[in-house]
Amino acid sequence: MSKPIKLAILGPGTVGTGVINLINDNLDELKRRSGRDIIITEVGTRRQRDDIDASIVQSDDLMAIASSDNVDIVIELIGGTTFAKDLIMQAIKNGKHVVTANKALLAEHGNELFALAEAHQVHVAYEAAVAGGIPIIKVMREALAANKVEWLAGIINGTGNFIMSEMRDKGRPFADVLAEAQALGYAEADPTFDVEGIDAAHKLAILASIAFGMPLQFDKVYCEGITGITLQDVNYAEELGYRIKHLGFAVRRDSADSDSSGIELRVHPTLIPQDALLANVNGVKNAVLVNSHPLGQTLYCGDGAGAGATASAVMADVMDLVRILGSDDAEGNNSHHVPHLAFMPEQLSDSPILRAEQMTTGYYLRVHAYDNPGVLADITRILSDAGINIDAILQKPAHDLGQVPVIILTLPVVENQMNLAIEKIEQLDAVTDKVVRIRLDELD
Ligand SMILES: NC(=O)C1=CN([C@@H]2O[C@H](COP(=O)(O)OP(=O)(O)OC[C@H]3O[C@@H](n4cnc5c(N)ncnc54)[C@H](O)[C@@H]3O)[C@@H](O)[C@H]2O)C=CC1
Ligand SMILES: N[C@@H](CC=O)C(=O)O
Ligand code: NA
Repeated sequence: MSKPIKLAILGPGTVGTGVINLINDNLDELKRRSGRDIIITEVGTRRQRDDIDASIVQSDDLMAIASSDNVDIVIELIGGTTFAKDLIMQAIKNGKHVVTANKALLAEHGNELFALAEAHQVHVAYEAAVAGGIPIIKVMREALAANKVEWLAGIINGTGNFIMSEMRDKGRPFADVLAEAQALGYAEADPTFDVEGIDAAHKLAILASIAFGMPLQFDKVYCEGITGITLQDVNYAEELGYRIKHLGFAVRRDSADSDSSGIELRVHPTLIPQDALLANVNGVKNAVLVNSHPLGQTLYCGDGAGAGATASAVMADVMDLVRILGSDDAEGNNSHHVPHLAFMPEQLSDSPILRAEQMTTGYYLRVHAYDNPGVLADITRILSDAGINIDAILQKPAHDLGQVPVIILTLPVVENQMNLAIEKIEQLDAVTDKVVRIRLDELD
């Protein structure tokens, strides 16, 4: 009988406790699937927990656990990008495989950590880092391994989707829903990561790397969050047959014009058609739509945050590693394992990442103007002079001050062109406020 696989859990918080519970609940399933006993030997925690089995060693010396002889796989669940990085490096240098849910750390330091892991013949597994319980890393790296990814679009922050769904469907205030997301264990330790789009940008950087085979480049992701979205825009969008979702996009642009060839990496609120499947993914659910050749569009959906969903992804990685540890290959040799970033490390591409001004999307514009004769004609003339095609216009009745909100939907346009047109619209005497713009995508 093979020896048991010994796990260390660093940080028994929402996800760590979820992992402990999952192992207790599904112990037989894990053993029947892996052929090994899987046991937690050590837990790294700031304070002793009396709800953890007495056979498990609890310690506040997480560095010692990361190199303990009594551990085969280190599961890092403390979060953050400093101490967590030191712990993972310590584990790698001591020949331990690592499982982490830490997208912030991977997005910022993944290139270095994966290189170190390769040098030490161990693996850093990270299914839980993107879209919680959805097995999207496995899908992208393994199931789609024969495809060329053209683009992907995803709802990849559960907290943000939960907030926007509750606000739209129940009219609940932003702050109340965020507090509930925190109580449910969905939000990051610093929830501005969720609502300002940073968490989604971390995840998008990871998804884009494994989609296109390029190093992690979090610093080049264009990032907007959900804090600027008003109920007014949500309602106008619905009137026009669209829904606003916070989405991450990774898009390959191949064009004869080298200035607009490259990869778009962006997260932002987006109008999408109400009948698109992604538009109907609500609450804490995430979904990733991948368009690849020759497969076409495939959609992956499930809970993107929370203890159970995230623990499922953590343990899926553990099960993969258990199989490596049990293979005929030398124990711990990962040379036949799927590459960290899905492509062979020496084959990663240096495709340029496009700057925001070079990116192409449709737009929703809300212009506030005095209802003077000719103002609508002036606005549409500026757009058409800039080569921007209008798809729909909605003019609302004037409110108290005699101003009319004019809503315009455009076909895709390079952002730089749109910036120039908006500048001109804002200079019109009749236009009273800054133009509100939200990107729009038909997802086709
Ligand atoms: N909560 C969720 O739904 C998801 C979380 N994640 C990621 O999983 C990781 C953990 O998240 P949560 O469990 O939600 O966080 P949490 O805040 O509930 O748990 C973190 C645990 O680590 C402990 N900890 C933090 N720093 C420590 C230190 N220096 N020494 C000892 N213990 C320390 C905390 O006391 C706490 O018990 C983060 O990287 C997060 O981004 C990923 C996917 C989903
Ligand atoms: N805070 C994150 C947790 C999962 O990654 C989210 O809400 O999606
Ligand atoms: Na996942």
